[in-house]
Amino acid sequence: MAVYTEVTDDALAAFLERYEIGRVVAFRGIAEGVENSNYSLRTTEGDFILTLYEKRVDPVELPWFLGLMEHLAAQSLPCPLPVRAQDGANLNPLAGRIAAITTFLPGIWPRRPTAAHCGPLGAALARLHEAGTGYAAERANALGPHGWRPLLDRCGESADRVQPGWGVELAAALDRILAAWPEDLPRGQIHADLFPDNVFFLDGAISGLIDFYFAATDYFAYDIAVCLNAWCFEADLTFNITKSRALLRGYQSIRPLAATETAALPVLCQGAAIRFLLTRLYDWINTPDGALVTRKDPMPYYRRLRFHAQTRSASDYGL
Ligand SMILES: Nc1ncnc2c1ncn2[C@@H]1O[C@H](COP(=O)(O)OP(=O)(O)OP(=O)(O)O)[C@@H](O)[C@H]1O
Ligand SMILES: N[C@@H](CCO)C(=O)O
Repeated sequence: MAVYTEVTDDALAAFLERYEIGRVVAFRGIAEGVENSNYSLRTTEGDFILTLYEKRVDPVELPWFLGLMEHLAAQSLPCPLPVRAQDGANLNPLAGRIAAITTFLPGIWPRRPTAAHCGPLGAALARLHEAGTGYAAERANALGPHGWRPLLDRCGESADRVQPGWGVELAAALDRILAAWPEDLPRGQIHADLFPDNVFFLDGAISGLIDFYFAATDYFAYDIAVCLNAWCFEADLTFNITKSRALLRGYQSIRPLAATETAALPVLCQGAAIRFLLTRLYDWINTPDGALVTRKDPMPYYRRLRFHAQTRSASDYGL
C-alpha cells in the first residue's frame, strides 16, 4: 500500500486553492506503488494524480524530475504533465510533505507482458530517448555503475545471510562488470526504471509512461538493458528471446542502435541485473519486519545476472 501521508479534506481544499483545476469531486488513496503517497483526484475539470513525496526522494531533485516530465509531455510523449499552480509553481507543501499534481493517464499496466507488448515498449523507449535530447540539465545516475560498489558495501555481511556466498560472488561479478563497462556510448535522459508497472496500455497501444523518479542522464543502451531484464524473462526465469527481439526491433524502428551499443548489450544487461539485485538486497536487509512496504525478492535478479554472464553477443538477444 502506498499512502503513507494522510490528507484531510481541509488540507486538500486549502492546497487546491493554489491551482485552477476546479472543485474536488472524488479523492482516494492509490494502493499501488511503494515510494511515494499517491492519490487519484477528480475535480470538475478532470482527472489528476496527487503525489506526496516521501522520505526516499530528495526534494532538491524534484524540479529536475518534474522539468523532464514537462519537457517530454511537450514532445507528445504520453507521460504525466505536472500541473502548475496560479503562481507557476509545480511543487507545493501539503500535509508536511512536498506535493505535485500531474495529469491522469488512462490504461492499465500489463500483468503478464507478451511479445506484443514488447515491440511498442521498445518504440516508446526510443521516443523517450529522442524526446529527452532537448532537455539540457543533466542528472548523474546515483544508481548507475558508480553507485553499485557502495551499495554492496552497505549490505556488508548481511548479503551472506540472505544467500550464503553472495558477499564474495557479487563482489567478483561487480569487478567483472565494471572492468568491462563501455566508455562513451550515446547518452542522454533515460527513464532507468521502465518496468511493466510503469507502462500503461490501452487497446494494445501504449497510453502512459509513469514514475520518472529514477530518471537520470546515462547511456541510452543501459535503459534498454533495464527493459530487457524487466520485460523479457518468464515467471520461471527463463529468457524469452522472442520478447527481446520484439523489444529491440521496436526500439530500432525509431532509433537505430550504433555498433558500439549492440556490442555492449551483454555487459549492460549484467549491469542492469546487478543494479536491481543490489537495491532489492539492500531493501531486503534494511526493511524492518512488519513495515508497510512489501520487499521485493532479489533472487530473480541474481538468476538474470547468471543468464547475462553467459551471453556472448547481441545475437543472444535476438539481433
Ligand atoms: N499519471 C498517472 N495516471 C494514472 N495513474 C497513475 C499516474 N501516476 C501514478 N498512477 C497510479 O499510481 C500507482 C503508483 O504510482 P507510482 O508507480 O508512480 O508509485 P511510486 O510509489 O511513486 O513508485 P514505485 O513504483 O517506484 O513504487 C500506479 O501504479 C498507478 O496506478
Ligand atoms: N522497479 C524496481 C522497484 C523500484 O521502482 C524493482 O523492481 O526492483
